[in-house]
Amino acid sequence: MSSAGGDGGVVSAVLNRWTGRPYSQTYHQILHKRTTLPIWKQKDEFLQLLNSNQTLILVAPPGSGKSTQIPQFILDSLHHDRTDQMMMIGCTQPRRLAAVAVARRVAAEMDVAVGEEVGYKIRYQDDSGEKTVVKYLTDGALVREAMADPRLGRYKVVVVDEVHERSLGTDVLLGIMKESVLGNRPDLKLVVMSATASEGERVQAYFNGAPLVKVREEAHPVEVVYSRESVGDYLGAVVRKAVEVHLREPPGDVLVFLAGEEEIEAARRGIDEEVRNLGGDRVGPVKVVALHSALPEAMQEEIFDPSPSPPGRKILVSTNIAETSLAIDGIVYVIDPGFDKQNVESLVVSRISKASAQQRSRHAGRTQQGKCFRLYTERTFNDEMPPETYPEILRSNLANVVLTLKKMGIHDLVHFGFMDPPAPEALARALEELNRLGALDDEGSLTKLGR
Ligand SMILES: Nc1ncnc2c1ncn2[C@@H]1O[C@H](COP(=O)(O)OP(=O)(O)OP(=O)(O)O)[C@@H](O)[C@H]1O
Repeated sequence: MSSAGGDGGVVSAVLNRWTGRPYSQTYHQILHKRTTLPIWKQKDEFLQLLNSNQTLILVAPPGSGKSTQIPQFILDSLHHDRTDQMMMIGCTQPRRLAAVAVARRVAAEMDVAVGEEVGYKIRYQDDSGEKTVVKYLTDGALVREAMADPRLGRYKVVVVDEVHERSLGTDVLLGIMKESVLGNRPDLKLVVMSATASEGERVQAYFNGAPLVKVREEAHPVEVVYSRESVGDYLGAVVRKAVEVHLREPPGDVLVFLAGEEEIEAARRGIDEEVRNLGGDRVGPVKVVALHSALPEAMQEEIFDPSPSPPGRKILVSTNIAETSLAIDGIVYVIDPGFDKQNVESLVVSRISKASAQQRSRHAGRTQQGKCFRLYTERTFNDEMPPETYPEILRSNLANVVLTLKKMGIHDLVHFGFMDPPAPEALARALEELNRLGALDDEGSLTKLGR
């Protein structure tokens, strides 16, 4: 790989390399903004290391440009010859919404249509095609592709993004890459990206000391304000705090974290109502924007709309997706009740980890000096919150994982090198269950039904 050519350079060619058409006005505007992202300063370092290593780890804080820029850096460094069999860069995301949102953004950055050179694939939707060279997909979608093609023959580079979330799909994918794909495909490269240094270093150890590039954080100080006593009704507290910030604090947008769709919609209504009761626009117009995976796509785009100018402000009420999967500009205040759902499908709400709380507060300091209001006490933070995110694989039913690995021809599951191996009892339970359902025979091989 060399970093010759490409349309992502600061000096861009007149014609779009992919469409052959002149670049649009928007393209140039976005390009200017892209080149100021922190990750651009380490582009050469990144590409040089990727050139000489099969696996590379990247640690970069949210908003530095990992998800949008890295696949484009790689693309620009490859010599694509249309007469060759085209090979793709695949970039995985734990969340469907993020896969779609990032694909759209990157298509706009490259001035191409979504589904053509830049596509995405999530569980029920495949918007990619023959021309696709950069494909964003959920980690689960790539695992399913690996079942059908264990060599991942369509890919030249696989980028596993948001690894710090330690989703089940990510852990299975990393296991498959390490134990099977990388050995069979010496020409395939793997880039693993994490927002936290601690997970980045764990992945580095897992991949036998692969080189790690750390993008320097350009953050402003964030003042963390704890509640003096613990709050019972955190939804009510969130609404009150959001309105209070709007009335009392200097300009800047607000990011509120809540655990799920219903809470988010309730908070949105609550904030709107309070602001109306206070006289609406007299206290400055407030645009409350919700962000959760059940929203129609058009509404998801609203989160990137410009904020009303001061004294107005935008209040974004989001699930954990805004913690590390989508970086939104202009946030100066963060309101964190300290809870999240255990996983997307789960109804159980539990305390987040300290690492998550720290990630959340960092959003307040991306644009300028900011403030994070934690709606719990400092004691709760110190005594009740676990230090790190607990990998999903250690709390999941493993039946699907077992089926996937068996389908790929991996039979010795007990010795399969997961980053955090699940307990042998959990594997045994999954094997028994699959046997009972008739998906595995008594020897542990896939039956027709299992396949
Ligand atoms: N849909 C969008 N509309 C406008 N700007 C966007 C959009 N998506 C990304 N950006 C801009 O690109 C920047 C980099 O986003 P990117 O997702 O690559 O960051 P990241 O380092 O991967 O963070 P994260 O892990 O949170 O996604 C953002 O800070 C934002 O300025």
